[in-house]
Amino acid sequence: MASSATLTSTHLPTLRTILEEWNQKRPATKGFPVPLAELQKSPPSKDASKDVIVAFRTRPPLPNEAAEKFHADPDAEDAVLDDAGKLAPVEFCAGITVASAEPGVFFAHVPGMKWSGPTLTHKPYEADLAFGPDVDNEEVYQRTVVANDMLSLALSGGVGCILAYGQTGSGKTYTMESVEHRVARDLFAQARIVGKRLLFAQDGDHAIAETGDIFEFNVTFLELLGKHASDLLESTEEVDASGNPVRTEVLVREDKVGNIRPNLISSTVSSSEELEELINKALSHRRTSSTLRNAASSRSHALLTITIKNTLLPYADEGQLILVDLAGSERYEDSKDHDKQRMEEARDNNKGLMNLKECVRAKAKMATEDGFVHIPWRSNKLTMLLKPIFDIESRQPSKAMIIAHVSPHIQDTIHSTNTLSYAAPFKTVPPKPRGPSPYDAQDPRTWNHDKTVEWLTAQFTKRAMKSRQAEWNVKAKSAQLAGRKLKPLADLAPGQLDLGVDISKLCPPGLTAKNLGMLYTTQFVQRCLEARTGEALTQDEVKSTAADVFASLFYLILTAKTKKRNEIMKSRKKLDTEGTYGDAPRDIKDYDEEEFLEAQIYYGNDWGKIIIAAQKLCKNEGKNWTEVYPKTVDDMMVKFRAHKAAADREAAEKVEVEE
Ligand SMILES: Nc1ncnc2c1ncn2[C@@H]1O[C@H](COP(=O)(O)OP(=O)(O)OP(=O)(O)O)[C@@H](O)[C@H]1O
Repeated sequence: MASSATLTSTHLPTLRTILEEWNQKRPATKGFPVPLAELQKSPPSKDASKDVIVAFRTRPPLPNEAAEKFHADPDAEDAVLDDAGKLAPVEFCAGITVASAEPGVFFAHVPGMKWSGPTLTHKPYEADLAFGPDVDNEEVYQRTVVANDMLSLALSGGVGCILAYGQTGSGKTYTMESVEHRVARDLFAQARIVGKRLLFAQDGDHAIAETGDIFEFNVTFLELLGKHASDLLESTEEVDASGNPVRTEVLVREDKVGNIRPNLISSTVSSSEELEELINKALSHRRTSSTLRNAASSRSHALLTITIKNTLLPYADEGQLILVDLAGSERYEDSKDHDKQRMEEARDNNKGLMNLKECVRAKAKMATEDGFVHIPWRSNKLTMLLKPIFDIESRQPSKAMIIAHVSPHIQDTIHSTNTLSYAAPFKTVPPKPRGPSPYDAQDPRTWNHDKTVEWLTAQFTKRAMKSRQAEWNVKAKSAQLAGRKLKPLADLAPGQLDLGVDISKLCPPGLTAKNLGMLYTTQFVQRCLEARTGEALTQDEVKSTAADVFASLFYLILTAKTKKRNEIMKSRKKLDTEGTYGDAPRDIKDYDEEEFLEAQIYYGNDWGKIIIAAQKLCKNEGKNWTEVYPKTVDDMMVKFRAHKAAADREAAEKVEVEE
């Protein structure tokens, strides 16, 4: 498995000639069907309803990049010498060609070797959009975020997520920072348009209607380096012995109601300038860490989350925009010379990226087929943080966009094919429309306001009756001790019993059980205290009754969730994920997950190819796949272990020589 870097440094002139010949014969690149100016007049695009959108992007080569990054082989037969007879510096040679912008098609030029000499294979990869080196950041933003209506989605209570994926140095940060700044530029203007529309529809307060300021925006910025999460908005002067800034470790875990809310600094912003300032602050912290920690930014995931609350509909789901600059994807080959800590980070990052791949692919499949796929978002911190787009029980509309970045150089083609084949399978057709969940008396998440009020009233009535009875019992007992007899408790007409809590205040119009279920117990108790009526219940009694009622609601929601999940699992066919390479053989027990992942990274594209080839052979020869599959994996693992052992030996010898 010769690397493309070795092949290209040895045979670059020959490869360049082959590429030029191919270029002359290929059809002209197809541009975007709708020019940018027209698109800006009439967004969103026809595919705005897709759940997962894939875009490819490649950047221009940077000045002197090829000469500085790659080195020619002086012993190669076709090595180029300059006039002075010295080895000429390496010049740029394209590894990627854009065949079509929309639908997107990239050709990756993969160098190979035959007995007759070097070869180039031109592999096509498809996406929804493909951006070549001449497309600038504004156009990328317009054709991705704007054309797919991501801002409106978040402003209407949905979740929009944009992920930048790719090899280190391929341009992820360049794209994501530009998206972040443009979101800051446009979000508030867009919010005002939506706000004014809503206010006029509701005939609301005129003063606010003038400005349309009905949204509250909160911003968090998290960095995930290996397994460690920290807050990029936390300013710190403190540095450790190695000069690394010391930041508080942030816990990423699911709380009892199933939310993932890391304890981050959450800043409220109300203008483009304020959001821009926060973004700049977080990015400067990330850059400082990067300088101090040897390019830590390329090894860490950065997640900017903007949470949007509609103050006109305080109980509606909060919208979210999640912008993710993912860590650079590394192949095993590239990370094997790192120290232990870097190796671990690379392994954790790759695990996160692999898991992200499984989740996005499962989401794309769920959106287009009538089936059920388990989305393993709980398996990793990165995907846990992206729960809002992966939780199948959430009724919030969500959309994920992945922008896969590749280097323009032919020497990086092997990385590029890994990136493109990672992202290309996410491309989907538009999903079927989803309606609201049908009413289910046992599932509070489906109750409307009236049903919620009815249930709350019944709950508080039950408890008020009990407490009235208990009070009477005490009085009756003391009366009995005094030799008297107490009058039996009189029946009360409906509405006569003081529940201790004003239900219409606890649950004002618009609020449903689903909204209440999203509160923490303390928040629910607080609401009940605020809705307390007279002296029927003491403060402590309200507190304990409220906690009791909330526990009942929570229990009902949990039971309904479990039931629903089981129903989905039973009623829908399990979608066939065979043939999609890289799935961990959960039935193969001998390999631990880490080693297995390392092997997949080492094989890259070939992993999938070998499995698919074995599948075909198995079908043709009528063999049993459950036997052939483990054998195929075993063979690959044997080769991988041999390769690793040789690499370790080589590394040990190197250390000995250096010593
Ligand atoms: N489309 C582009 N046009 C011009 N320059 C670009 C483009 N994309 C990236 N660059 C430049 O390429 C270099 C590498 O880009 P960038 O830092 O964004 O890569 P990255 O994938 O985020 O790397 P890392 O994973 O190491 O953080 C930067 O100097 C950046 O300015």
